[in-house]
Amino acid sequence: MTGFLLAIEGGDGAGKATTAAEVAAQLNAAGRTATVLSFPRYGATIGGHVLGELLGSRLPHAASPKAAAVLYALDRLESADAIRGAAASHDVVVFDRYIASNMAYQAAQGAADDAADLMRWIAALETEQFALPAPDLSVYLDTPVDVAHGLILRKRKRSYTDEALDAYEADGGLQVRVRANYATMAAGGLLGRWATVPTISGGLLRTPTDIATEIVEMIAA
Ligand SMILES: Nc1ncnc2c1ncn2[C@@H]1O[C@H](COP(=O)(O)OP(=O)(O)OP(=O)(O)O)[C@@H](O)[C@H]1O
Ligand SMILES: Cc1cn([C@H]2C[C@H](O)[C@@H](COP(=O)(O)O)O2)c(=O)[nH]c1=O
Repeated sequence: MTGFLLAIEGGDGAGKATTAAEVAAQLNAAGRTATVLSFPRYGATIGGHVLGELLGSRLPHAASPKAAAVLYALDRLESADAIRGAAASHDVVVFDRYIASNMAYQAAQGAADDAADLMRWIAALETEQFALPAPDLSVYLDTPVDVAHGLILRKRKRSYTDEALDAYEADGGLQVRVRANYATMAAGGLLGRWATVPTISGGLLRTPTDIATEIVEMIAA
């Protein structure tokens, strides 16, 4: 496995899919091969299918944050060949969400005092027990919750729900706790190297091109 593993992270509607696609496009245009893998892989794995049913509220809430974390990790375990294959055949693999999403979201579901332990438990589950590769760089897209909410409403219909907001997106308190967990991970270097990229400048949303250019510059040549 040789490719650089770049994870684009952030709350719901932060602009991750848009940024991941633009980063890959800029890298490809510059002559470096890049591909995007998005998690959850709703249509590709058993874990992804079950997660779509949960987020679409067609199944009851997962029994506990650890139970939900195992499902998200299972989606990646089932994707291990796809991850390794992409890394073997590209210079850069851009993840639209990766292991840190599990840490940020599931640690935001339980008691605040348990968050740090739960984040470490999930990192160990995915990188040690499931032997998934850690990212070389995780980029936290820092988009305020109110801006992100507006961007979610602009999204096209999703494969797993007919609702404008899925179960996690509809929970404003969860989104605030998720932001705090990302800030903790980025400050503490949990899971490896982090960079925080603000998506707002001078009160306005930066263009996807501008955001992606900043990220591409962080990847060593
Ligand atoms: N920098 C930007 N400027 C203008 N529009 C943007 C920008 N980033 C994202 N958008 C738009 O906002 C919407 C949500 O963006 P996107 O799907 O990339 O977010 P996301 O973080 O991947 O969302 P989710 O967490 O729900 O999967 C899309 O309609 C997209 O076109
Ligand atoms: C990969 C992953 C995702 N989540 C959460 C974050 C989102 O609210 C939903 C679905 O993601 P999408 O980008 O809106 O499709 O799932 C998580 O808790 N753990 C993960 O590993």
